[in-house]
Amino acid sequence: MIRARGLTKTFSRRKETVEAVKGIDVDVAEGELVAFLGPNGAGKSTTLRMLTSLLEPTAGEATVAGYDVVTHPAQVRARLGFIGQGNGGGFSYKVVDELHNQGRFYGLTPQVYKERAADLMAALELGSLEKRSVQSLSGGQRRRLDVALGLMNHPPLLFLDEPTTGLDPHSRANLWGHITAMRERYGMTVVLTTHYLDEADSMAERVVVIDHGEIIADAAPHALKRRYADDTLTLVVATDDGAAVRAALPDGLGDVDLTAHDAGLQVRVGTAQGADTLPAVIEALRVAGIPTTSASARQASLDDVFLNLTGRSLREEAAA
Ligand SMILES: Nc1ncnc2c1ncn2[C@@H]1O[C@H](COP(=O)(O)OP(=O)(O)OP(=O)(O)O)[C@@H](O)[C@H]1O
Repeated sequence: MIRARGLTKTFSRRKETVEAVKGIDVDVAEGELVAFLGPNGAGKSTTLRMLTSLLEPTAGEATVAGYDVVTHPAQVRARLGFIGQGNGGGFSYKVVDELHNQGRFYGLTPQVYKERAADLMAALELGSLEKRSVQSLSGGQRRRLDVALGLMNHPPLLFLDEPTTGLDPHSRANLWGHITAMRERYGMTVVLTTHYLDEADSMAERVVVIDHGEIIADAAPHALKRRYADDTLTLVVATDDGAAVRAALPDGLGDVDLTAHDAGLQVRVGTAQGADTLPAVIEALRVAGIPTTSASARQASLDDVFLNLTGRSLREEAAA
């Protein structure tokens, strides 16, 4: 559905040059749900704008839905829905008029656009709001309208630029429910950008991590975590004998860090074997005569992945 090679965008403003996207290669197959994850300014929006033919690449090439984005922008645009940051709704228009206008824009007949608008308003829980003006909608309702607008031409490919930014957790979950349902209903390929780690982790089948205009990792969330980050086991054991603890732990468990604790020692292990090895670790210590007084396991997160790849925490950057 998407094939990009060496896609590059350099912005030049006065004497300043910004290499926003530095030659990325990416393929997206039909039906995939892919999230571009990265901090502010990483180049996510610029990539999306090139793939949607809104911005001409400085170098490289991209084919989207079978058409070159530079030589056939109209064909590309006819096959995709794009929901950008902020929203394009005319503020004083009614919800239903916005959708009808969008249908006209795509050259649909009145019968078709009215049917689609009614269908999408029902599916996205906008039916009771159809006569409301866009400016009177809440943030979550407005984003649902944006999704409806993006789907009026029944695109095989939907791009969403930070669809949930600024929404509260309930509205985010609600919007995701709708995006997932729309995807199942229309069998769309979905490409989105986000800087919410938990969202990329739980919703995307594939995460493309982008930093400083380059793709630094590209895989399913669980595969990224397995490859680039360890789960952490933390135990407190009732002994001061660090050598005995190390000897008792299963071979190849991972890096062990011991610190003094009121009750004995605190044992921290970064393990590639997974958080679910904790019971076996406690049992191995028990067999060696070392009682465990407390234990916890923490699964690696996509933030650990980002931290290990870049030395920076995406969570802290997003909060900054
Ligand atoms: N029109 C422009 N002119 C000059 N620089 C630009 C322009 N558009 C983007 N940039 C710069 O390109 C870089 C990448 O920006 P981009 O918007 O693609 O990042 P992003 O990953 O989408 O970030 P965000 O999460 O904040 O939207 C940034 O340094 C940005 O300032």
